[in-house]
Amino acid sequence: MRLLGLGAGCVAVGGVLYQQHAAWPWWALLAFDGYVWPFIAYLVARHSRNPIQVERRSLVADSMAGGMWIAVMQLNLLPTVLLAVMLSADKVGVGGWRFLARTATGQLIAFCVTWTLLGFPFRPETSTLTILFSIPFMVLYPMGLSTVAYALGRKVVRQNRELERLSRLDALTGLPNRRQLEEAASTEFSRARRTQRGAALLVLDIDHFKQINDGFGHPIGDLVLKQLAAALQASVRRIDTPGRFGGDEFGVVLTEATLAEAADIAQRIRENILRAAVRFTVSIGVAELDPDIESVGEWVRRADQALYIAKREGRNRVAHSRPADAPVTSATEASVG
Ligand SMILES: Nc1nc2c(ncn2[C@@H]2O[C@H](COP(=O)(O)OP(=O)(O)OP(=O)(O)O)[C@@H](O)[C@H]2O)c(=O)[nH]1
Repeated sequence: MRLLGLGAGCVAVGGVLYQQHAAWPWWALLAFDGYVWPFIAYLVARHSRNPIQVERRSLVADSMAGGMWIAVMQLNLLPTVLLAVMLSADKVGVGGWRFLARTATGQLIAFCVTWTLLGFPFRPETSTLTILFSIPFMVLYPMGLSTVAYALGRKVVRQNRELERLSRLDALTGLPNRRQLEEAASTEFSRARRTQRGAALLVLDIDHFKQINDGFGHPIGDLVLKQLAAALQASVRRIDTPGRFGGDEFGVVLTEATLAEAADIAQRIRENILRAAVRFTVSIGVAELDPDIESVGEWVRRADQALYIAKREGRNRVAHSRPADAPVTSATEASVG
């Protein structure tokens, strides 16, 4: 962007220098500013430990050079306004109005010093030739700035989407986290109520997980959590949502599932866990979405109560919740493994 801005800007300044029959040192300085300085600034920033700070300093230098050229052009109206506006627009884009205040101050100082040294020359008339020489700057730089702004905007949108996706995943297992699991349960609750088709919720907890952690160490505990996540993914259907509530507690939202289907899936989970490299077992609470359940919270509570029954009755089993007249009844499966 610097090469485009300064390069095109120097064409505009060159138009004025040409009409002033400027001496060669001015031309050399202009060529340096427009076509050599952008590469130096780029290389210095690239090899610096703090490229952002270096780049900000370079932007101040750009503005100061702009102030100097405005004085050299004897305030020729069109290129003066163009330089002042373009060198302000990109600063606001980079660092806001505060940064503009800093660069504009540098620009003003450079202008005042140069203008004083040159004896306050003032020839604001802009010839047709100067207008022609200013056209590349008027067209190319704003187009370049808008292209960069658009690309940055797209990047921010992409990064926000990625952050949003990551904020819904559990970092260790890659499964949906509590937030997404609860949202899935909520969506399924509404869908099942609307369509009158069934749904079920599984809540799983690893048995004596604390002992696994204490006995084999946290990394093995983490491995067990990942193996459980893999077993869940291998056991459920594509329409179901497995996730991690937190700690060693997981859940699965089962779409359009009867109690029998939910029990089958729970059984499959336990069988898949047996294939894991590290031996462990889980207790599972199953809650079908009965007509008397009035909220998602109540649905989750029912599954939790069933899980509690499974734990109480010896762990390594599945327990089902029952409708309101018999709140929770154990309906345990025979132990596997
Ligand atoms: N390795 C590992 N451990 C965790 C993580 N999150 C929670 N824990 C541990 O998980 C254990 C949870 O234990 P509890 O659920 O209280 O009890 P438990 O030993 O599983 O016993 P029961 O559930 O009654 O069978 C605690 O020791 C936590 O420190 C994790 O991300 N990684």
